[in-house]
Amino acid sequence: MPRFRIGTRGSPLALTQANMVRDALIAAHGWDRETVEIVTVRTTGDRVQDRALAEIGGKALWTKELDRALSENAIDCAVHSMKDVETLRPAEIVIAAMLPRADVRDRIIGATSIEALRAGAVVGTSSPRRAAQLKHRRPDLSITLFRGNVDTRLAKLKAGEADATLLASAGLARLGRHDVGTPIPVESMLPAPAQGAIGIETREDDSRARKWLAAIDDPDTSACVRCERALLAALGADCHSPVAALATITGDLLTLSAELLALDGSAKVADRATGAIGDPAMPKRLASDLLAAAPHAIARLFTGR
Ligand SMILES: NCc1[nH]cc(CCC(=O)O)c1CC(=O)O
Repeated sequence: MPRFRIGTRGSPLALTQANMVRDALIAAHGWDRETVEIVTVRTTGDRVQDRALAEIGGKALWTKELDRALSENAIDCAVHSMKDVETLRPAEIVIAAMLPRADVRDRIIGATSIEALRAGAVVGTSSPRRAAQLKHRRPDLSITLFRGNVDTRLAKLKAGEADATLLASAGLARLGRHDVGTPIPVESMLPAPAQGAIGIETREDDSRARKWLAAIDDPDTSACVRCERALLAALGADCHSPVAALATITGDLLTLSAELLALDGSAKVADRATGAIGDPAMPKRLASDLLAAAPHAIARLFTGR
């Protein structure tokens, strides 16, 4: 019986996700519960709570410390919300598996829909994508910065710091908050790339861990999320960019829908493309089509790769 160490951040959501991975491994391999250990690692993103993440300089906020723990062999795998994982990863680390994707939608809390918000309402969010999408639909709204974990944000809303907030359905559901807010259809608000997906990374050279993790991989989730991340990479965007994207599979085909926004919501370009599952050219093509169609206020946010 192996001893397998799962590295995770210490937030309630992260710990829940790590436990989902533990349960999936135990079920897939018939391991005893005690053989899988959960190791908590504190990240920069956990420490810095008072500024917008984009302001701190963005990348690797949630992954750096877990990457180090992996390379020092202090853990055997690391569990992430794929939405928070930058597209450029160290060569010695691989995404070995993704669990079946949860509900990809955002939920609105404090109103029953974006339209139902009163004129001039204040919405709390720290997501440039959500802020831009809201302002695009409702230029009368004002945005206030909401950071912290799910419970902190709900407490801020309750304290009257905003009229409404938006949170990912997946995170709320994993925390047992199925009853909070109303889902927004993806046709009204396209989610963040990789939203709702839990990924597990391991060392590239750890063939044993890779094999164990491959057994809990959901191939459709992996294909869709890899395609959404390929679009981000091709745009030169990261999880702080005002980009939404969602891939879906029908039969043998994968359709990728995406939109880029100006930060203030004053402009938006949207497009979609269809290709074979795993076709690396399709998301690149969609990225260049989007950039070609984008007005300056949008194009200047992206470097394109
Ligand atoms: N950036 C924070 C973050 N990262 C992943 C989730 C939710 C879970 C998921 O999308 O898989 C959240 C919270 C939120 O956006 O409401």
